[in-house]
Amino acid sequence: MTKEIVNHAIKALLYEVVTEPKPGLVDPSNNGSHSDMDAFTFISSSLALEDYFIEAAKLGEQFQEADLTVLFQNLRKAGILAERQMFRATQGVNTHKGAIFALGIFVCAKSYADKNNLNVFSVIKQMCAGLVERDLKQVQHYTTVGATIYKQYGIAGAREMAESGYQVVEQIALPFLIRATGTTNQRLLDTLMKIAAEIPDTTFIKRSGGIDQLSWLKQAMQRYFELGGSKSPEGMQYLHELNDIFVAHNYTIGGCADILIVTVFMALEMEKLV
Ligand SMILES: CC(C)(COP(=O)(O)OP(=O)(O)OC[C@H]1O[C@@H](n2cnc3c(N)ncnc32)[C@H](O[C@H]2O[C@H](COP(=O)(O)OP(=O)(O)OP(=O)(O)O)[C@@H](O)[C@H]2O)[C@@H]1O)[C@@H](O)C(=O)NCCC(=O)NCCS
Ligand SMILES: Nc1ncnc2[nH]cnc12
Repeated sequence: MTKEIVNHAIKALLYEVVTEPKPGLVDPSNNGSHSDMDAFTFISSSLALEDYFIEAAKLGEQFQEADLTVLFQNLRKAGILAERQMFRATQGVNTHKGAIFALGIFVCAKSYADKNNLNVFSVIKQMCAGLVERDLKQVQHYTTVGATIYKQYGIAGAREMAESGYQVVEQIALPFLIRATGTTNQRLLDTLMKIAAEIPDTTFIKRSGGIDQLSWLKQAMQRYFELGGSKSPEGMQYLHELNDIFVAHNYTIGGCADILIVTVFMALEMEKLV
C-alpha cells in the first residue's frame, strides 16, 4: 500500500510540472516568473522527496493514538527534514516547500484513512485542527511571508487550506478534475485555472504586492473559461498572453500549483486519472 501511495505522490509532482503552458509557473518549455529554476530542478526535487513520502505514509499507517494533531506534529518533523533534502537537491532553490506541506499531509492522512476505513478529508481536518491559531495567531514575530500576509490581510494561505480539510479540493478541484474531459494536459490545465479562480494564493499576493490584483486574477480565469479553456485555440492563446503578463510583473501562482498537486494525487488514488 505504501509503495502505491508514494508512487502517486511523486507522479502528482511530475504531472504538475509537465503540464503546460502554465502562466508564471515552471513548465518544460518556459520558466515563467522563476529565473532560478526549470523543469529539471523540479524533477530533481520530486525524486529527492521519495524518502519523505515513505515516512509520511508509514507515520499514517502506524499511528494509533486518539489525538490526530499528534500525527500532524510527527509529520511536521519529517517535513522540516524534507525541506532540507529539497534545498540540497536544488542547490538552495524553493521548488516544493508548499507541496512538502500539503502533499505530505495528504499522503499521511490517506494512509491513516485507508487503514482505519475513514474519509481522508475529515482525517486532515482533525490532524490540522487549531493550526492557524497555533502557528499564526500566537506568533509574536512575523517572520515568514505567510505570517506577514496573515497579519496584513487575515489570509492564512497554506495553513487555512489544511485546517479546513482542503475543502476547496474536496468540493471544487477534485470533482472538477474528475469531470474534465480531453487529454491529461488539458484536464490539468483547466483544473489549475479553476483553482486559481477560487483560492487566495499567498504566493501571488506576495509577488503582486497586495490583495488588489486577486480580483484581476479571478477575472483573467473567467475570461479563460469564456474563451473555451484548454480545448479552444483562443483559450490556449490567452494562456500564452497571460504568461507574458505574469512574467512582466513577476507574478506566480505557486500555491495553486500545490493545490493542483494534491488534487492530482487524490484523482490517482481514486483511479480517476491514469
Ligand atoms: C506552512 C508552510 C507551507 C510554510 O508557510 P510560510 O508561512 O512559510 O509561507 P506561506 O506563504 O503561508 O506558504 C508557503 C508556501 O505554501 C504555498 N502556498 C501559498 N499559498 C497557498 C495556498 N493558499 N494554499 C496552499 N499552498 C499555498 C506556496 O508554495 C509555492 O510557492 C513556492 C514558490 O514561490 P516563490 O515566490 O518562488 O518562493 P521563494 O522563491 O522561496 O521566495 P521567498 O519565499 O523567498 O519570498 C513554492 O515552494 C511552491 O510550492 C508558499 O511558498 C510550511 O512550509 C511550514 O509549516 N513551514 C514551517 C516549517 C515546517 O514546519 N515545515 C514542515 C512542513 S510539514
Ligand atoms: N511548476 C511550478 N512552478 C513554480 N512553482 C511551483 N510550485 C509548485 N509547482 C510549481
